[in-house]
Amino acid sequence: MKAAILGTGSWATGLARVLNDNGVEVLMYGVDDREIEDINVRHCNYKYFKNVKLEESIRATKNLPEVIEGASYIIITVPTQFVRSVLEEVKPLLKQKVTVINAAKGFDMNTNMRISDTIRSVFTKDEINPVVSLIGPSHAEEVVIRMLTAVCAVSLDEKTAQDVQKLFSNDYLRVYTLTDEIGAEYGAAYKNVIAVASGILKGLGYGDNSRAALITRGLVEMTRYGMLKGGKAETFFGLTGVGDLIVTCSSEHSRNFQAGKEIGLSDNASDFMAGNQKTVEGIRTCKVIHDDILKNYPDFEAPITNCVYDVLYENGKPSEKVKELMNRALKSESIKG
Ligand SMILES: NC(=O)C1=CN([C@@H]2O[C@H](COP(=O)(O)OP(=O)(O)OC[C@H]3O[C@@H](n4cnc5c(N)ncnc54)[C@H](OP(=O)(O)O)[C@@H]3O)[C@@H](O)[C@H]2O)C=CC1
Ligand SMILES: O=C(CO)COP(=O)(O)O
Repeated sequence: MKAAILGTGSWATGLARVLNDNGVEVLMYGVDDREIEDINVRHCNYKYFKNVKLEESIRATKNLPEVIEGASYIIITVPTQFVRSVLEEVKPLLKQKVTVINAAKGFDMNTNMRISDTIRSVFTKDEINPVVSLIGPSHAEEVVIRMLTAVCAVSLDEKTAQDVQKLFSNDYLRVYTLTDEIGAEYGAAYKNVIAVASGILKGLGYGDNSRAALITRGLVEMTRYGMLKGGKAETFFGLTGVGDLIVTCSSEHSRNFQAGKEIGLSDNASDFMAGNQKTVEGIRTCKVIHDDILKNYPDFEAPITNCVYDVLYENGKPSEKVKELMNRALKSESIKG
């Protein structure tokens, strides 16, 4: 059985190793010569993992037709801004029905769709099986060294979710199934915005109490928003919701957290925004959610997202925004707001 992995970055490499460990033939598709050469010749991916030796059977190439040829599964591990364009390149290459598995977290660059919707908009029902998202608290840095991790295979179709659950599960990766695609995908996207806020608090010098408050109130905010979009409340209390929120808000591995920390340290986002080269999905996700609320749900309160937006896009000073958040009108903790 063969899996095509789109991307040669950190999550692509983490999932390639999982599948390789599970006896699946993996071939990665990349655009970066250095990453491809590292994987094929030096059997590492030095840019992302300084001390991880990969198996020789994990291979990468720039040749997309070779990657897609004979693959039963196509795994999306490129940042969300590139998902649609890569899938459009894949489409004419398909010779057999495949299962497309999304592992990216955020929204389509041009349409702001959830990524499962993007996949369904690119392919016909005859070309692909029901879409699956593989999401949950899973830093690639830990998965690639086989640290115990649990995620969800999310699909509107339970059977396909179970198939993907079996494909990825092993003694260090435990996969649960879930059918609430909307709740899972909004949770996985929203948590990146809260993770930027968590990094900002860290950069400003705040501690554990502040982070616990942020995670808790961030969970309320993302649950209320996700339910507005059609997600189920219980999903936000699972791996794709609070699970991913905790890991991303608390870990130095998180690029969203790291971005926020840098912004908090300088009490300003402009230098970071001008120079950032890393994959920080929370930056665009924040704008998508902020603009959606402004346009479609003007009475909806999203104080954390609004503050992160002001810092990233309106030159707001993080230290001032924190004061603003703390000095809002006092209220009940109720999730209903
Ligand atoms: N890293 C993690 O722990 C996890 C990440 N995710 C999600 O996975 C997605 C990918 O993130 P991540 O792996 O971290 O990102 P990285 O920045 O580590 O890697 C992205 C990779 O995609 C490559 N790429 C960019 N454009 C294209 C293209 N058009 N075709 C093929 N490859 C391309 C990049 O190449 P180049 O180097 O040349 O830019 C790079 O190799 C994100 O949505 C993220 O939220 C989800 C769970 C865990
Ligand atoms: O989604 C992730 C872990 O679950 C990775 O988070 P970052 O993109 O912030 O590194």
